[in-house]
Amino acid sequence: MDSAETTTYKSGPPFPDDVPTAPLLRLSLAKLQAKDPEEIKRFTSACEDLGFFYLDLRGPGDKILQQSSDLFDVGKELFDLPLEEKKKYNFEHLKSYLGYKHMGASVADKHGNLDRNEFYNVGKDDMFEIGEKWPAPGVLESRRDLIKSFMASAYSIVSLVLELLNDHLALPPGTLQSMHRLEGHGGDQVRFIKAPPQPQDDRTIALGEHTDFGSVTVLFNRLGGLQVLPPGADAEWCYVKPLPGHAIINLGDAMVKFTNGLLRSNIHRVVSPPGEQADSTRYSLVYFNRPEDDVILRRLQNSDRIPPLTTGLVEDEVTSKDWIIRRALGSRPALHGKDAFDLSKSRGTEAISQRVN
Ligand SMILES: O=C(O)CCC(=O)C(=O)O
Ligand SMILES: [Fe+2]
Repeated sequence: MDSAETTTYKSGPPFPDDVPTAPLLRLSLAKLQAKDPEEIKRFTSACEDLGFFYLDLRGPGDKILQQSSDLFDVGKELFDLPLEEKKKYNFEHLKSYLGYKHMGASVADKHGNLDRNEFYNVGKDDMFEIGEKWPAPGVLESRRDLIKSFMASAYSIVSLVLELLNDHLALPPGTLQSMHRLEGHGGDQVRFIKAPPQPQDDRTIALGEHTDFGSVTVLFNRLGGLQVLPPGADAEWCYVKPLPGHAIINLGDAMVKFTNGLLRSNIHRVVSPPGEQADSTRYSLVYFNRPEDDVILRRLQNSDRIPPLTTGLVEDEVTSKDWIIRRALGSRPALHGKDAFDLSKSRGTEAISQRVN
């Protein structure tokens, strides 16, 4: 068992023990790297059943733990900038989801409520100087090396996940990896998130329910608030308790498309942190890995393990790039007016995720 200090954060209010929590498996990076057969079995069931797991990074992942902690500090400094300054880095009018999104810029639920968090998205291609260089505030410009090395560390976790899934699916060696090259042009990004405490009498959704758009997400949380919806018709939202020394890993839409639903991209959302944590500002840090821009999101050939398509079904020819832009910007009223309130227009694989039929 883990010692007490690894089950809760030392500073700040505790995560309450009387709220429903999600049964995420706790996997070990060291064991997965060593290709421990039992751990790989647990990994594959986590990817097929819940699509979410904890990854214990202590030991081989000490570097990314330190980098993520340094980036939490950068995130605080970044969001402390005046709103007018941050708004200079909103590039949605250029059809880019990179840069700043202010609070309330997207539709969070079917009732038309708006989100309650700020984002700042930093592109991998920008940091690795293989894509457009976007203007950025000094706090980010001066930390490019840190952001880049965090991206490289997160990518190395992603590439282990891709390798293990490639093996599990018995795809020709390197199939998934070749669609997600660090040096390829793609939509991988870091996201800084800030959600301030919500008013006591009006605590609700900060980030609307969604599946992630890409392949593998590496998430660092300190406060509760993230919730997942387990599969099944009667499923109820459960909190994901943040664990020090661990990242939360989840799969996105691309993995569902590639495997015709064998792998699971779980629906999740962020609400006001539970219990005493509700009065604290919630920061989180994410690395999103996505297929390269030109990859078509459809069932992969060359695997006997991937279920066949329903007879007669012809899949759309959507590229990864178009899929992500539609999903990331589709719910922004400033861009799409009343269409942004029709969440079916920005939806991904949510219907499959529920596994109701
Ligand atoms: O802040 C979190 O814990 C989750 C954020 C998230 O789901 C996202 O940005 O896609
Ligand atoms: Fe997400």
